[in-house]
Amino acid sequence: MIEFIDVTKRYSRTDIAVDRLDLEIPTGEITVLVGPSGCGKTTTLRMINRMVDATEGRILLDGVDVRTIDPPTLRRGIGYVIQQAGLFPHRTVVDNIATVPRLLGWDRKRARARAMELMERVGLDAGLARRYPFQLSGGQQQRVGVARALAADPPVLLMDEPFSAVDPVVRAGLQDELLRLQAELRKTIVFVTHDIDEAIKLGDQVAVMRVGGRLAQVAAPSTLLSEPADDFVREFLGHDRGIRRLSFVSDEKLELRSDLTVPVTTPTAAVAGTAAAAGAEWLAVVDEENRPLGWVTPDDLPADGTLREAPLAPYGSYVRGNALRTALDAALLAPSGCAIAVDDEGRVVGVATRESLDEAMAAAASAQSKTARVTPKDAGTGRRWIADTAADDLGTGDG
Ligand SMILES: Nc1ncnc2c1ncn2[C@@H]1O[C@H](COP(=O)(O)OP(=O)(O)OP(=O)(O)O)[C@@H](O)[C@H]1O
Repeated sequence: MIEFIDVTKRYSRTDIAVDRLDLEIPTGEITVLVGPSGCGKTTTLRMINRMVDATEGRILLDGVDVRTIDPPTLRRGIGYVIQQAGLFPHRTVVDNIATVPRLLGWDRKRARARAMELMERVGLDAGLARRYPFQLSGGQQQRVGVARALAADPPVLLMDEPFSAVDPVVRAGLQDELLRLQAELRKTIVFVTHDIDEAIKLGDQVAVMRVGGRLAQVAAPSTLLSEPADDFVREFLGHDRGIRRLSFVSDEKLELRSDLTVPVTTPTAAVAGTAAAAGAEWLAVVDEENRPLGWVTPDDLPADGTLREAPLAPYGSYVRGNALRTALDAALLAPSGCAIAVDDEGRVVGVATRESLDEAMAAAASAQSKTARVTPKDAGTGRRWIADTAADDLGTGDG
């Protein structure tokens, strides 16, 4: 565990970067430091590996004051990843990754073998090993940066805005990859970002800092969203707070209807009858294997033929057994406002209507004022936490 005890950093007499910080960073978890520009996130991070020394207070690493450990020894156990990867431009990818093992005295062959193993781990093609950093995409460079930081297998990893220089799609991929890696490696990770969505996605706990280097709140993401400590945190979390919270609410209680699907082999003339029987404006068309194809409404259908020839409207699907948020996102893609629930094989298990989504969201909202307790769930997928509170409220909690 890393522990900040009443830590202050002043760069000058008047310039307080971090102000009396008390923070516990648990072993094997991801702690995210988030906050507006200049609030002291990077300074906090750098005090851990002594790139910056605290002015007052103590930082303990497994109970030992970091100031009693000389920086090179300290940094051997602490990987460091920065924005734009900070790779050595004149070294190949494999040699960049092998840097720390080589410094630790490993022979070239062993260090390179380790580097190749890590390339695979972080999702880099072995064919890139002989390239130079400038011959890689931004996302690939970040992966090299992560691999390099992991090369000596340090128990602690400090990551300073590591994904902020890449586009949102690549960034989401890197975040997923980090969560996948972390499920395997269980490092103690301290991650700095100014992006609240990134913080909520990655953090086991999130520390929100405000300008002046003050800690505003530290909590699990679901607690942060359900119980922001004050107006600053509430504002920082933004207006989408309610929607974000749904990432932590199970879809278990979301009711699905089984009478809103229609096989693609159905004659168009029969669709109006099926829709009327279901009391629905839209029906979800499925193929012979019960996979979704799109939505159809009886209006504007050709009189002859089957649904195979009919124009279908776009649909969104989500995998049953995930967060309510995934169902809501799926519903937003369809003109029907309904989400198609599928199993792991992509086969339709039912349809969540707008009404059932509304009900489930209202139930989640009423759980808002209760104390959120979180338990790990499904560590490998990146959607790891579910609020027991919300589940309790929906009558599905087990505790
Ligand atoms: N070497 C330095 N000398 C003097 N002041 C510094 C130094 N480094 C940082 N500061 C100041 O300390 C405060 C905190 O900076 P820090 O870089 O830790 O913030 P940050 O939250 O990481 O910001 P950003 O998100 O913009 O990177 C800022 O006011 C900054 O100007």
